Amino acid sequence: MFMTISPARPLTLDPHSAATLPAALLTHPVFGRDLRVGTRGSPLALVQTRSFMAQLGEAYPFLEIFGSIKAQEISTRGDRDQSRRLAEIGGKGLFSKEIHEALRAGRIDFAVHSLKDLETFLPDDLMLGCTLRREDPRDALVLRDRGALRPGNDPLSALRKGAIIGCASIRRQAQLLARRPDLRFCLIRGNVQTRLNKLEAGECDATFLALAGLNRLGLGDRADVVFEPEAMLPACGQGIIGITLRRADDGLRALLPALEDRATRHAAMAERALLEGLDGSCRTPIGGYAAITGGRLTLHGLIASEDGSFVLRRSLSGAPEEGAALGAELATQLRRDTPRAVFERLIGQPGW
Ligand SMILES: NCc1[nH]cc(CCC(=O)O)c1CC(=O)O
Repeated sequence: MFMTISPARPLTLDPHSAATLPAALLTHPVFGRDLRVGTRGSPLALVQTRSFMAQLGEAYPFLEIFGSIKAQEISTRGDRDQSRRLAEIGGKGLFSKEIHEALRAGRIDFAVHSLKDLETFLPDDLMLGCTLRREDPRDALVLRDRGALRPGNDPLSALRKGAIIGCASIRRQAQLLARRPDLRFCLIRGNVQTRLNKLEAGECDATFLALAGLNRLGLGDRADVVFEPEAMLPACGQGIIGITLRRADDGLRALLPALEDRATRHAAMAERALLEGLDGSCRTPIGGYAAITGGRLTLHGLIASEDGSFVLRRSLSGAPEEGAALGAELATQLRRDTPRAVFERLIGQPGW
């Protein structure tokens, strides 16, 4: 099919002399194309995009030798509106709408997303082309006063009574309140560094961040307490980078399987099917996390009320390839086991 050239080989080719190039390369559908990779402009988004570009360039050196791969920053509504919770701004595709418009218009060829920010239903002419290997999916607590850390089994023991948690996620808030109803919350949004700055400035006592984001930014040592999924179920897709592209672009689509991490793909399919099945808006605290151990995929799901007074957890296991079916089934179980009155309040729509 497609040529992958070992790193040493391109050096023996003269890029100006087509005659010395293998025919398979010359007829490759993306030979000589200048590829644009769309991304949000936050430092984390740019690190993620560079990682994708590096993996693409490594798998297909000819792309950079006979063409180019460049990043294209695109600002989204989610980036511009920093004063409200995502749950309040509402709407799907808050971090991807403008990027997907650029993709459809051909201004970019790939788009790089944090999968947890990517809506479950993509426009028909676009698709999720691949998922890169997952970073650590866990949530982490960053404390203003590291001295408050006490050894012990309760990860929340570092938080004094009535501590103020800077947090924009109703999923994290609900799970925390379920265990510590005394905690108070203030809204801090913005990129990871902005949040850390606000913490240092004293706007709150602690903040929750995805460990994946901290690690990718080289800030992993700022994580004071890391929560196992049993203690804090991550968001569906947390820690996963997903690449979208035009469905009709066969040449580019064919490049992506080489970058795909299969275990990550299976987990992503399970978690996204769960989210889709729950049909939650970002106003509903929902968690979902799948992991493969011993050849079996186990999917954990959670639905809660914002104040933590209701938290329901369920898990299912099956073959990794059946992730999507497991996700749909787990969604059905969570729906079924959520009291109707609670559900109508959560989702704001009857018919569950
Ligand atoms: N909603 C913001 C967002 N989207 C992805 C990440 C982190 C990276 C990831 O989960 O892959 C973050 C920041 C955070 O939640 O701390």
